Amino acid sequence: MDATDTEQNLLEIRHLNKAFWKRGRSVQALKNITLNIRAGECVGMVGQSGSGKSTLARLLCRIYEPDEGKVLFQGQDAFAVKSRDYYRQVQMVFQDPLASCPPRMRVERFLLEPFRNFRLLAGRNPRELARELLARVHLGEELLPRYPGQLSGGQMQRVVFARATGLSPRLLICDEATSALDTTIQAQVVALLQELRRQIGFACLFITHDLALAESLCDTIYVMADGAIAERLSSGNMAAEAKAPATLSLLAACRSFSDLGAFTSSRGCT
Ligand SMILES: Nc1ncnc2c1ncn2[C@@H]1O[C@H](COP(=O)(O)OP(=O)(O)OP(=O)(O)O)[C@@H](O)[C@H]1O
Repeated sequence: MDATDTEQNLLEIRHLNKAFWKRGRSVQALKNITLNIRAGECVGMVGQSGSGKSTLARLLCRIYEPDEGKVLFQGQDAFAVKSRDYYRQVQMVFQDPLASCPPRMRVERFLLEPFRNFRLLAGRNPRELARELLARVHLGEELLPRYPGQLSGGQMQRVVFARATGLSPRLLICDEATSALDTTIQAQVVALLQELRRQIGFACLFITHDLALAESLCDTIYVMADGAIAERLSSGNMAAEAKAPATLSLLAACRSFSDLGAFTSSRGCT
């Protein structure tokens, strides 16, 4: 990553709207969402259940198309870029690692699949590459012949991170990627994500309902409420900036005093 990259917007989201039909009526899942993600930046998207976070993630993964608005990736319409080129640079990690991998696919094949799809295995020793990918997420080669169901949730999510970052994407979208893990394992996976970001330099959109987690990880945090951005906060300065009711109610739900330190105590969160 060069210095000019960090100045640029990698992703520009402009006035995105998306509605669904639900039980005979239209639900506006995204309302006029506008934000930027710079190269290498970690942006948090926080909000209560139903606020529209996953709809945004799915839209950025091109699972949905917007009703209105634009997404520019490296200055180009993200929905017009060939999907192959897009997924070479934008990768995703979802909440359930087991859902990411077919149950009868061994870890080795799962890890190497992107390299096969993009024909990047020529002249390489696949076993050696799979070992390297696992080592990057601090797992041993004994997992290579196993099926997903033979790994713990934390191990499997590490494997998913190894695969998603194997081709050095420019943007990683994490939708509640650590939410299904218990607290200790979650902390380890978050530390791993930070390590991978340092090594590879990708930008990250980290979607979570956990404000404390977002603060520990992200440079900038957007709080979503009812499909819209309620406010934008700078990590490290949230105490001074937080005003929106949606942010305050997320704080009220925070797990413990120590999670947000001075911030929570200044807000009287118990
Ligand atoms: N495929 C769909 N069909 C109909 N309605 C949908 C669909 N996907 C999302 N919605 C609705 O859009 C709104 C936003 O949902 P979304 O899943 O994006 O929220 P969220 O913040 O990710 O919630 P959670 O944290 O519970 O996943 C909700 O009212 C939801 O019911």
